Amino acid sequence: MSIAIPLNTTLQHSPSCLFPSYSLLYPTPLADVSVRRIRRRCLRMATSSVSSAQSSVQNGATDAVSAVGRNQIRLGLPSKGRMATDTLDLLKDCQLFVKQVNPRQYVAQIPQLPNTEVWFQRPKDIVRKLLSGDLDLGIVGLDIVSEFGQGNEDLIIVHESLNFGDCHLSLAIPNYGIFENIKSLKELAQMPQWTEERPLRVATGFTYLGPKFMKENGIKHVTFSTADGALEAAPAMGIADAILDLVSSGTTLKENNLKEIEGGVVLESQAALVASRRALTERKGALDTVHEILERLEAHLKADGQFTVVANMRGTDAEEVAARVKTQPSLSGLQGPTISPVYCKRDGKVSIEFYAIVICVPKKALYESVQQLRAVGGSGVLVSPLTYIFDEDTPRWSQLLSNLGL
Ligand SMILES: Nc1ncnc2c1ncn2[C@@H]1O[C@H](COP(=O)(O)OP(=O)(O)OP(=O)(O)O)[C@@H](O)[C@H]1O
Ligand SMILES: O=P(O)(O)OC[C@H]1O[C@H](OP(=O)(O)OP(=O)(O)O)[C@H](O)[C@@H]1O
Ligand SMILES: [Mg+2]
Repeated sequence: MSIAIPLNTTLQHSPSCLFPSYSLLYPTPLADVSVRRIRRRCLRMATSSVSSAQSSVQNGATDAVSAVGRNQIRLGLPSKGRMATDTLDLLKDCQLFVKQVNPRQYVAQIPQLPNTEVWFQRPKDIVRKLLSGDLDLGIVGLDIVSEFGQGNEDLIIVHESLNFGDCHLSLAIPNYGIFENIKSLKELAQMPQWTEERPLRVATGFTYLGPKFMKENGIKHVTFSTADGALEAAPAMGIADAILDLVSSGTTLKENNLKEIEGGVVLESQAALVASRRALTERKGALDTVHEILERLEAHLKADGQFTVVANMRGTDAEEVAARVKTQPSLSGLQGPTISPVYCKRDGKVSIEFYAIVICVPKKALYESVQQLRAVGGSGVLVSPLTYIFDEDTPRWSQLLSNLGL
């Protein structure tokens, strides 16, 4: 297997972090001469960054010097792209208001978290800076965490499903020509066309996950090229046979006559809250901050999928009403229904004829729940959105503590 990467693209990435990972994956077969030449250049660059301050190119901090001696906790948020606005909206929904003086200023504050600074960065730089110690927490897509984190144990995924930025990383091939009848990764791998001299050419921006996936799937004759965007054009341009890129609606693939194949999904992705293990264990206040952010996120995200439903029911007492409600599968709520007496005044006398039942219902099951309520005598059904559900504690918090050995 060889990995062909244009020199100019490679040099924009971190030479010191990109190539050692390939050599770890493929200790010997980096046969491609051009790759060896690029590697030598990268090594020279890395060396020159030590010897000459003027020509140094570094991928964030190379040591933890900048991480020492600051008291503020740093949260990295996407500076642009499709995740940027959704991230700010989610934080706003959690009552965390990011105060950015103007859109070109890359530092901001969250008044509700006075010990925390927000730094706006490109998603891949958020991951790099978490690893270098220049950021402590970040919100990015899981695809970027996997690609740029490369399994580094210092990265901890605190919340893996923030409910936006959903997409998957997938291998796609043309739906015409020699690929017309190919439907799976297995069939693609078995095509007689791919040889050592003429490998399957894959265009991807995921130059770590791509080769790793192919190796894990036993695909030997494959070569990779990279580009910064519009990868779907590569097969029609004759540059590649297949692409490995993010897919969400599938429109871009369809519009470029490409198709996904069975077994070709590398990973499912959505936005995640990520932290540096080192920061959580060593930086004062970081753990408290992540606890607060996590609690706010969980409370909001849990409530986001639910409605509060209130209905009146006739009954002799609360227990009898509860028993009737409990016969219906969708009416248990989060912890069983809350039932309270409704005090009515009739002929100058206060009496209880109705009971109010309050339950939380998943949004998807709303209509079904209303029908079940009516079936057991519910009337005057009121439905309102739920804003927060604060549980006693969050399972993710316990997981985090045990992950940190605390
Ligand atoms: N089509 C998509 N639908 C949903 N989420 C996506 C899609 N493409 C990417 N994402 C998610 O959004 C993140 C940011 O993608 P986006 O394309 O906005 O930024 P970028 O790739 O950093 O910028 P650029 O494409 O300009 O290089 C991705 O890492 C991924 O997690
Ligand atoms: O399945 P779809 O909904 O069509 O989305 C998939 C496309 O979205 C992303 O591209 P983006 O819009 O970021 O453009 P880019 O190629 O310039 O990065 C991704 O790289 C795909 O090309
Ligand atoms: Mg993009």
